Amino acid sequence: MAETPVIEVRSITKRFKGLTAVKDVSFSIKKGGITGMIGPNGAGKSTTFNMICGYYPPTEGHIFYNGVDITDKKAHEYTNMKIARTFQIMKPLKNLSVLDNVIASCYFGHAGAKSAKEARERAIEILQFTGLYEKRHVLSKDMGTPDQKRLEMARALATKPEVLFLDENMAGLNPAETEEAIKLIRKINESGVTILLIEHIMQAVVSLCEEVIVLHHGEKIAEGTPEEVMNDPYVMEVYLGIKKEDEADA
Ligand SMILES: Nc1ncnc2c1ncn2[C@@H]1O[C@H](COP(=O)(O)OP(=O)(O)OP(=O)(O)O)[C@@H](O)[C@H]1O
Repeated sequence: MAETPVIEVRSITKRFKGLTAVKDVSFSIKKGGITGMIGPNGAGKSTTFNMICGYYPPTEGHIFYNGVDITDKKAHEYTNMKIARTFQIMKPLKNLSVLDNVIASCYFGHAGAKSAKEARERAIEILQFTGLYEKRHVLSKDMGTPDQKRLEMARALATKPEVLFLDENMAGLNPAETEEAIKLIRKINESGVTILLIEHIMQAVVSLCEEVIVLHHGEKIAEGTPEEVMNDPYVMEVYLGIKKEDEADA
């Protein structure tokens, strides 16, 4: 019998008044893998993500976590369920040091620290893991984008998640910084964390993901390995702007 997926999304739809942002989308996420979600601007990626993360309920449909219906769970209940997320617009505690930011997160979730000593020790471990240890005394507001993105991941990891949702974690990074981010995401996954990421940077999606879901105008138009979806004629047309006949003409 097939293993129960960590996350299963069944026919979710989200309507904002007259606008259908996501329409009848279904997919599942395998335990231990890295799944990517791609699509042009306005395709419905963030809306789908926000529904899976409990930020708003689907208008229709259901979301299951390890086989249990979590459709009605709220975002604040997620860390207790071993699910963490990062935000496209980063949300560090700006006037706190990197270390204190991570210490604060160590108190949340199913494994919330029971003492200041435990929180500090765990935070230091995570800073070493994420490569931020040398910058532990820097105020988070004084760091550049790559380190702020790294801090987002460190804060999420402080809650000891089983599943991590990454929302455009590589936006604004140069190619070298992107490579570093890819390495860190792979390392997090190898430590046993299942990952779902929204990403515009194809290099990252191809390099990291075993499965890719493609959205367009709120609908799922393809899913499969990066190679399969990149070679899907509809994906090439709507997402990459390449038509098969253009290729033939070239
Ligand atoms: N809270 C909201 N109220 C009304 N409309 C919304 C809301 N959130 C998203 N939308 C609309 O839903 C559609 C899908 O938006 P969404 O942000 O999910 O797309 P996206 O694929 O994440 O785009 P991007 O890559 O630009 O972040 C868009 O037309 C957007 O304007």
